[in-house]
Amino acid sequence: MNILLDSKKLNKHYNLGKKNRIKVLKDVNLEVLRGEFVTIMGPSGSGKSTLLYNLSGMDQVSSGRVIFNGKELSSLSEKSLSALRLKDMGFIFQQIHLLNNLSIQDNITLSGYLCGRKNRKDIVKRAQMLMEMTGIESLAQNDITQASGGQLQRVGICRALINDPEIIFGDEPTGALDSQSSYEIMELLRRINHAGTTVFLVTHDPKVASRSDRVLYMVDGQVVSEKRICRYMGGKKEAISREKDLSQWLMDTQNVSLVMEKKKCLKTSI
Ligand SMILES: Nc1ncnc2c1ncn2[C@@H]1O[C@H](COP(=O)(O)OP(=O)(O)OP(=O)(O)O)[C@@H](O)[C@H]1O
Repeated sequence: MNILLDSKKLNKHYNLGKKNRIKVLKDVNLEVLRGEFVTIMGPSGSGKSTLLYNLSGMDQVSSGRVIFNGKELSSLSEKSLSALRLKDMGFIFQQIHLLNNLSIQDNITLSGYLCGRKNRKDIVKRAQMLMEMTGIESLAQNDITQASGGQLQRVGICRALINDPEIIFGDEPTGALDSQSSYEIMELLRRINHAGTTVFLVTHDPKVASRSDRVLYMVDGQVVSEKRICRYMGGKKEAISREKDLSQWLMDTQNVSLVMEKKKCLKTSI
């Protein structure tokens, strides 16, 4: 399996006034393989969403490189970057941001029309296939106000997949769902991943992370640890950790990060 996405010495800072610069990402190096399912965890404010925005070209890096499918994102014009995001990347968020005045089907097909890769008939056909796969085909002509949170998240997944992207980025896609809906959405994402789409998710939920191939843990703008759950054997994924191992690793990693935080607080208060 080859590398689909990688970052080299990725830094991101925000200037909050003349002498107030906050460093959110610090020299992040990571590689995501084609077909991999990666989740990223860490305390609130550690930089997970910022990392996702910078890896997907939704935000601009302050320094360092992000290479997607052999292209360095910062070398692309705004137009080429938008086209790449539309065609090769899909996005799902906790807040789904659907258009109120369009039906569920039209919300899904809209990005297909904007992309222009397929004709109208094929886009509708693909939307119908995706709605069937996600179990919302009976809602196609409904208004989005007539769907539950879990159903709307499925609409979001169909919309993200309409242009058959290389990768799906998700920022807490199950964050607002009950545990049953969250489980179903993860099952769906796993099926999509098994069919070949790479998935990169931010999550706070260890259950969600336990269903990925590899979990990264961020503290204070850096990836400090990672846990591999599956490995590749003869072109197939094989589980090498159990949920119990992941819980233990998470506890250890959280303890280490708490010690790091305490040391930092001590340093700044001296
Ligand atoms: N546009 C911005 N301007 C200034 N600071 C920002 C901006 N976006 C994020 N930050 C800061 O960057 C830090 C990391 O934010 P980020 O949202 O990436 O964290 P996170 O790990 O995803 O947190 P959470 O789990 O709570 O969503 C925070 O301190 C946040 O306040």
